[in-house]
Amino acid sequence: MATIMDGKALAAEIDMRTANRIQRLADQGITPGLVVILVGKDPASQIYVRNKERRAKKLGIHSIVRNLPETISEKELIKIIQEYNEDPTVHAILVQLPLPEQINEFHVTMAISPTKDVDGFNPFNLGKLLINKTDQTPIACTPQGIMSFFKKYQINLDGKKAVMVGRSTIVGKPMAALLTNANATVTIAHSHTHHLSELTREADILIVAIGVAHYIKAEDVKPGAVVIDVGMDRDSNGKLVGDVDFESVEKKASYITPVPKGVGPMTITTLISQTVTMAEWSSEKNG
Ligand SMILES: Nc1nc2c(c(=O)[nH]1)N[C@@H](CN(C=O)c1ccc(C(=O)N[C@@H](CCC(=O)O)C(=O)O)cc1)CN2
Repeated sequence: MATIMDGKALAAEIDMRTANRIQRLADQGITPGLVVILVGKDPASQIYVRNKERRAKKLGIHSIVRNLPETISEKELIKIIQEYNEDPTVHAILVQLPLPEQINEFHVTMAISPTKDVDGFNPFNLGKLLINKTDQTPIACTPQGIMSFFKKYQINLDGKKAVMVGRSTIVGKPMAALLTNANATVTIAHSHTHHLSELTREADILIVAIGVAHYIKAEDVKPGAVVIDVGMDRDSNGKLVGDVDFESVEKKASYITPVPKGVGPMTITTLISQTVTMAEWSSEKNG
């Protein structure tokens, strides 16, 4: 049976370290500031934003949630972002995704100052990640949270075959870059990949973010593989499940993340920790 990588426990451990760092900043008169912008009323996004705010406030971060109407124009949204870019009390800005149709996600991520882009989605920060120049570079929170699992469970990536199923900007692409930078041999697979199972069966490290409930079954997994499930799906009973068929795969893998309480909590913990890191960078810069 695989070791279950407990995201809730690891998140609590990291939050404790983050609380100490926040205290050290408070001693210098600095309170990390995070702005989360939510456009519209997508129910899942509302839950994620509420959880982000709760965790930020609990740890002593100055957290602002801006709820904007579904109908807001791209121009108006970008103007609001620019105001926060100029606000010295704000160290980190996040625009919750997905956005309504009239708003171009690329324009929005471009509008967030790279020094406040806590999601690491601005092309400048993504580019730095790609060329492995990550000094003072925010990195996408879900992939960075997954790297924390590897560190905690002492999973060596060097020379390992890693397969990333999914090519989104939020998870797949930055995750593939992080794995490459850690010297893994990385394949990105996606919905157009032929014979996906032939690839996944070769993977020492299998990360799945494809958005289909229980897509990966035991027969798609190499014995002893490390399996990371980024899925957030609903089964036919409306229960929250992942992209991996946990019940069968846990009998074959060496390590596995559950859904819920796996990758999800680590995304929020990484967001909070990265907000603090950005406040630390800003204080170093301002002497
Ligand atoms: N701007 C961003 N938008 C989105 C991101 C992101 O990283 N930046 N990621 C996802 C959603 N997301 C964070 O925003 C997120 C998803 C899930 C969880 C989580 O803790 N899930 C729980 C279960 C929650 C439930 O019961 O529904 C778990 O897995 O235990 C946190 C954050 C898309 N948008």
